[in-house]
Amino acid sequence: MIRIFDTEEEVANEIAREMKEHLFNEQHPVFCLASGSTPHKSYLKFAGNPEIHGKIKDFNFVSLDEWVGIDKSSEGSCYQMLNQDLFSLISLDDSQIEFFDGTSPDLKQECSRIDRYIEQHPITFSLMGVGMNGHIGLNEPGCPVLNHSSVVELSETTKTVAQKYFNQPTELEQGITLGLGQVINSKRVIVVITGERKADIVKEMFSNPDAKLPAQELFGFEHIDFYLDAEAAKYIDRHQG
Ligand SMILES: O=C1O[C@H](COP(=O)(O)O)[C@@H](O)[C@H](O)[C@H]1O
Repeated sequence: MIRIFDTEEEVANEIAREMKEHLFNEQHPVFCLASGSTPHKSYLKFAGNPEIHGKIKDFNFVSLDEWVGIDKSSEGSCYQMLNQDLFSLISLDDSQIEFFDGTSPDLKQECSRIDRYIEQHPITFSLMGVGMNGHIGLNEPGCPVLNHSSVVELSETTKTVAQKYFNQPTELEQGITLGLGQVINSKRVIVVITGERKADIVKEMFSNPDAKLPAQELFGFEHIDFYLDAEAAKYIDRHQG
């Protein structure tokens, strides 16, 4: 289902509400949450709700993606973005966080480690952003739907757009990411897209079924919803989906 909200604020309110509801209602909640600019407000709203704090001991987190070669302490690492927007605000203990190490000398082993964690702790709530080229996590256009993590070559678009996360020009070549199949297998998935800068890719996603965009692989599932604000949805028919 596609839900179009008037403002980004409304999208964030709804996501924060659903995250809270999930934390309270799910027996073993395992969250897989995207980093990046889009979910920033949702995390602040979730973390700012005093009601959740007694339940944070039940919150488990598994990583969606990370830049290969970038240390978790670096400003633009996926870990650091989430740490600033969420982990530190809810005082999540390290033992509750299973995150890709993009600096590992053995990235294959790193993929297996996260895959094993997910086999033992299935993801119950995924929140995905969509890249300017329609990527999900770091699964780039044309990628296969994998049920395991992998190391991928980044597209030129991703390398360029990602510079916004770093405070100095940063060479990025590869990413380590969950497979689309692992995201699809989550119990509940919300894909969030906001802002006018995403309007063109949103149009492509919903009007060109042959575009081979990773985000399109998430179409047609009962448990996967797309939440858009009016700016991102400006070229699509409000009544579709
Ligand atoms: O590179 C990435 O981009 C997407 C979208 O980022 P945003 O800054 O436009 O929200 C993000 O969801 C993904 O996790 C990340 O790897």
